[in-house]
Amino acid sequence: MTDLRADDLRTLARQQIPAEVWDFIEGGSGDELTVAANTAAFAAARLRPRVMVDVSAVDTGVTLLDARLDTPVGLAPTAYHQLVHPDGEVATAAGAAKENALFVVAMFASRTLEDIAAPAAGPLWLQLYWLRDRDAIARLARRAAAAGFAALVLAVDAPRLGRRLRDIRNRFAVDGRVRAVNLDASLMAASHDRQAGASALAAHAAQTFDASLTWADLAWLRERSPLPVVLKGILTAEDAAAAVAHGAAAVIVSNHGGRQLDGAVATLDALPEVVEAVDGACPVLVDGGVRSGRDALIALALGADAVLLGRPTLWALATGGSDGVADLLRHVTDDLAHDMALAGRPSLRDVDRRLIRAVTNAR
Ligand SMILES: Cc1cc2nc3c(=O)[nH]c(=O)nc-3n(C[C@H](O)[C@H](O)[C@H](O)COP(=O)(O)O)c2cc1C
Ligand SMILES: CC(C)CC(=O)C(=O)O
Repeated sequence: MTDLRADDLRTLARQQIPAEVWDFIEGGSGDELTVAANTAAFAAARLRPRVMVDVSAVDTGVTLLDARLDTPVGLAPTAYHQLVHPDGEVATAAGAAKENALFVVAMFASRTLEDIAAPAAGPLWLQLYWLRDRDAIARLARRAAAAGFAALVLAVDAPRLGRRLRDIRNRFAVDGRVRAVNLDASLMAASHDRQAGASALAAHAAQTFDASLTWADLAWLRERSPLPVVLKGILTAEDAAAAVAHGAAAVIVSNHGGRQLDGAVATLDALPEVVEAVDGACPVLVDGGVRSGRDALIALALGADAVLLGRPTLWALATGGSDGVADLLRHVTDDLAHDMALAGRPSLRDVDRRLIRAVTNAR
């Protein structure tokens, strides 16, 4: 299992995941232009390796919001892990803990926050959507702190759900045996109701997501939890500067894996302007199309402090449970360390923009 690349996991996972669940995971919005752009941006970057540097020891360790991690590669929030493995997020958390890696748990996790936190040695962050039911958010924010989560991650790119044509064509609804157990069943009912709309997920989001979220609302969340608030879904310098001004503890450069605004900029292309605007005021993470240690190295060179894996997490969980998740993280981290050595960069401090030849913005 250890030698499997993310693409191999994808092939294996596809063979065992039911077709409509596969489409839910794999799909993006609209023409899936942004899904393709995310991976194309990594493939287009070229590296400037240095030689005659002592790389006999390579260190991938990083500190993020006061937590020491063995790897800058973590797991992005993805909903409903029990769709692909009976143990769901408990297995994912165990896999991440084995590698001392960050796991961002989704608001729509299919296991309780308390069960997920139990085996985890690595830091957990909890992702939230801005729901009209503000009490539900406040309750989760409190529970997350009590369960030992280290940060809240507000997804700010989802005033409504992107138009995911695969889910619409499949009339996709989440299997009733898999539930977002951290929220009241009544709040989540539409997600399971094939009559709710062509995509039950879109119908559910239309009912429950609050599209009125603005910067002014962040204070409300920060007052309700002692945990730092991270913003996920930042793609421009303007929003990065606003995030810092409104006290974001970190930002995640993300286009939601190409599942929200189709045609949105590839995350790797957005990263430099966000890093420049943040100017060291808080950590910058990035997700979208990261599939290898080389991809991680490129993002880190362009100023990211860490990268997150979305779809590969689900491929690994589906095919190998907690060991599969640990193997994925170890493989990508080993791959990163290997490329750091060959690039003459023994620690993440040495990984900077000079490592990248040129990144074109027009693609
Ligand atoms: C199946 C699936 C479910 C997702 N669920 C959530 C979610 O509940 N909350 C969220 O903020 N992002 C969600 N995302 C987006 C991921 O956090 C992440 O931004 C994206 O998957 C990264 O791109 P990648 O899949 O190319 O690695 C989801 C993505 C996928 C593929
Ligand atoms: C259940 C969904 C709203 C989660 C998801 O598919 C996403 O955020 O992309």
